[in-house]
Amino acid sequence: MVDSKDLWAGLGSALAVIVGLITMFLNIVSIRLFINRIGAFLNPYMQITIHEYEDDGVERSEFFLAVEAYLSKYCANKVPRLKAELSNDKRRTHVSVDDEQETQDTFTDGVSGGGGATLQWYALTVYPSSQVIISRPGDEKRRLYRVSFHKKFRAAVLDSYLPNVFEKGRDVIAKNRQLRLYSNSAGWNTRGTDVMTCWSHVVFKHPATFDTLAMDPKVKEAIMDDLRAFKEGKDYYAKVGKAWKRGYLLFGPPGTGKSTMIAAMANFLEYDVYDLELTAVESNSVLRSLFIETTGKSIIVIEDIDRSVNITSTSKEDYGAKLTLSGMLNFIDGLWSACGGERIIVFTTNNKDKLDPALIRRGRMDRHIEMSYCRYEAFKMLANNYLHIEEHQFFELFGEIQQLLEEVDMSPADVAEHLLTKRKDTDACLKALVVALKNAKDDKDKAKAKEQVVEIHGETGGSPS
Ligand SMILES: Nc1ncnc2c1ncn2[C@@H]1O[C@H](COP(=O)(O)OP(=O)(O)OP(=O)(O)O)[C@@H](O)[C@H]1O
Ligand SMILES: [Mg+2]
Repeated sequence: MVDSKDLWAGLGSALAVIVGLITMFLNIVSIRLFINRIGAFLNPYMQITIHEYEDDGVERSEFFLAVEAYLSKYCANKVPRLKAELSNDKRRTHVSVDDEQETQDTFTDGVSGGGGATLQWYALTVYPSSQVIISRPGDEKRRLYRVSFHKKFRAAVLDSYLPNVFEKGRDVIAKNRQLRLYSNSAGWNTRGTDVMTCWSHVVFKHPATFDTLAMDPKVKEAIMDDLRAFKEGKDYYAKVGKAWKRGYLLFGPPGTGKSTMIAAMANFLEYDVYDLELTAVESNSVLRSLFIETTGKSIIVIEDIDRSVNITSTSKEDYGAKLTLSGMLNFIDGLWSACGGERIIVFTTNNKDKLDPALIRRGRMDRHIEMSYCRYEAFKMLANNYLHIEEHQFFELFGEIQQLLEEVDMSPADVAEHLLTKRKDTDACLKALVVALKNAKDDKDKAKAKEQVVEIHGETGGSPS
């Protein structure tokens, strides 16, 4: 039997050993910390690491992607090894700085005392230790960027350089990405019930540009200037305290290029398009949710606003219950400020006069653009686009067409149709157009004569057709 004295003595010495080990461990740790501190104190450089994934390990870090884009654009020419990958949609190649590569960058903004600061960027890949269980594809390695710089630039790097890298990187991403066309037509959720509040998207690939848009060149130039000023106007809008948005009302008869103009705007600005189908929006609150889901650098389009929804000032103002004029007006101005900005909203209509003036007053719809019937200037552009011909090559036919276009209202869509029908035979195309214009002119003359007869004989009403 063990003596209780011996037992206590044994326990005591065991405790002493444990305490001794703990003390030794703590000493080692504190020595390490101490050495690290000395090392850090003596090392004039510091590092910042940007990891590929957010803390949740699922979402890729926006900052990482911006750094990647920034380095690819501004520093890739300095590294000997690049990496090429296919984009998510497998349609484009995407080049970035390869793993274990090092590159330099310099900057002057915020650096005191003149001269610039030089920074060293490293692209690294870390592999988890073999004990870690890999549960998700992509977990087997993680990429990171590390930037190293002199400690004296700490404030300038944090306050000026890195925000600038983020901003520029995002611009590069925006430039490289494919434009999207979103629409809110009814979708279905997993329970099979109708979902009206979501956007679905496809790649936006419309060939229209301002070069191919046939309209008065001066008006076109003014619109392009306006869009340019808007895109570059971030500081201006912030300075004057206005939400960074702009409204355009495109009005004109069918086939005059309103939808084509929206596509040209999107391609010009490199903005996504949100095609808002108002007939699928049942209430103000749904409209609000849809709007909040839109992203910056986008054009929100409501086509045929007069026909989409019967919204007039007299609509019942039942907020959230149904779509009302006040809901629409909130949508256009009140909500903008809550959503970050850089959005353009475009309404199109064939009947401007039918719209409630409150909806389209300046400030809401900043610019009213009339898309009109095809006149000579627009025709010359269409002839050049479709047939690659100039005025001097078909002088006589052009002259005849010019005169007829002054007298007859024909939409650019109809003119384009005639230029397309006999594409291989330019002469035949132009002659077919002359015939069509003459027929339209005859019809117009006949209608006018009929009107005069009605006036002279004092008849009222039209035919009962
Ligand atoms: N101004 C134009 N310049 C170049 N092409 C045009 C122009 N207007 C119309 N078109 C041609 O006609 C077709 C129809 O034009 P678009 O759909 O833009 O007309 P719209 O004004 O939107 O008509 P709607 O009022 O019926 O919606 C286009 O595909 C385009 O090829
Ligand atoms: Mg249209």
